[in-house]
Amino acid sequence: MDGSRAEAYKIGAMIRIPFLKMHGLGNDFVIIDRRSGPARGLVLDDATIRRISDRRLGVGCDQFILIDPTDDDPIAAGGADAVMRIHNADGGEVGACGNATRCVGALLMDESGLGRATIATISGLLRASRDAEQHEAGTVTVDMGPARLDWRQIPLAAPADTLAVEGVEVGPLKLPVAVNVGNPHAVFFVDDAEAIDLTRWGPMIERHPTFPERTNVEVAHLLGPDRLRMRVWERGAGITAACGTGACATAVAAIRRGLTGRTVEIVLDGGPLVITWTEDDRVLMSGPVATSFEGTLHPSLLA
Ligand SMILES: N[C@@H](CCC[C@H](N)C(=O)O)C(=O)O
Repeated sequence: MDGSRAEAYKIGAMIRIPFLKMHGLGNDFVIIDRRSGPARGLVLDDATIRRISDRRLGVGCDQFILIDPTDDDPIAAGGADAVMRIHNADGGEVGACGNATRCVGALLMDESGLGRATIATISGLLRASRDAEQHEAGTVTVDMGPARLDWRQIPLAAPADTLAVEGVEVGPLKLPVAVNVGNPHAVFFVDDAEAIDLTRWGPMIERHPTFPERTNVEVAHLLGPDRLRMRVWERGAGITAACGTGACATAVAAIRRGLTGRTVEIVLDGGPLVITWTEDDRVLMSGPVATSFEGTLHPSLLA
């Protein structure tokens, strides 16, 4: 047993570590709050996170979320209410998760009683907000920051036009729009997103050599004016019911291609998100948050 695993087990065997299970449109998370209480100081390696995230062995989730204190954390510089660290179900740490940002934003706003919260992530500070009407409806808006559109920012392996990336041709999918909203996305516009076999093509695009950090994969078609249907294959998690950053990337891609106006409804398997890409380059995402249950981790998951 390596050091961090032994430490996690020691803590977990003595004290049950509490977690919260939340979701945004069915994209679900195990959330552990390390700011205080039994989880403070808990160290978890990628293998442990993978085990907890496994739906057969552990609690099960698409993403594993840690809420950390801001004290002395360089990523919280500039002023944040908490730090959020995001891991995919495969254990790897990633830069963004739109649905989890709404969930953590709601938790922080519940705590403070205010209508806004600032969350530090490795990709930057994100601002969550809700007015009284949204509070009542259980929805939150997050400013996901600017859309990164240069090939180096995606990143791509070589210079390319991110509006139609040449050389990515897998089955029926080609010429994706590449967008980074804190994490990389390849958005394919197709005639019928329902007809695309994402289980087959998704993993091949996720690991295509064009994307050195791998990529999330979206397929989308227009449903009507400013309304798109989108399905997703998530890097490190596979098909999920919704992907907030995927919806942001798809909206930005559609706007860049001239398919829609600047506010777009994206209909995912789990339901709709509303995305606005402002003239001053902020990507705003609004949608629901929900808590499923609270629990404690069984010590065997930390062993
Ligand atoms: N479900 C998320 C995105 C999670 C991270 C993604 N799979 C990645 O690897 O970048 C969302 O709601 O944005």
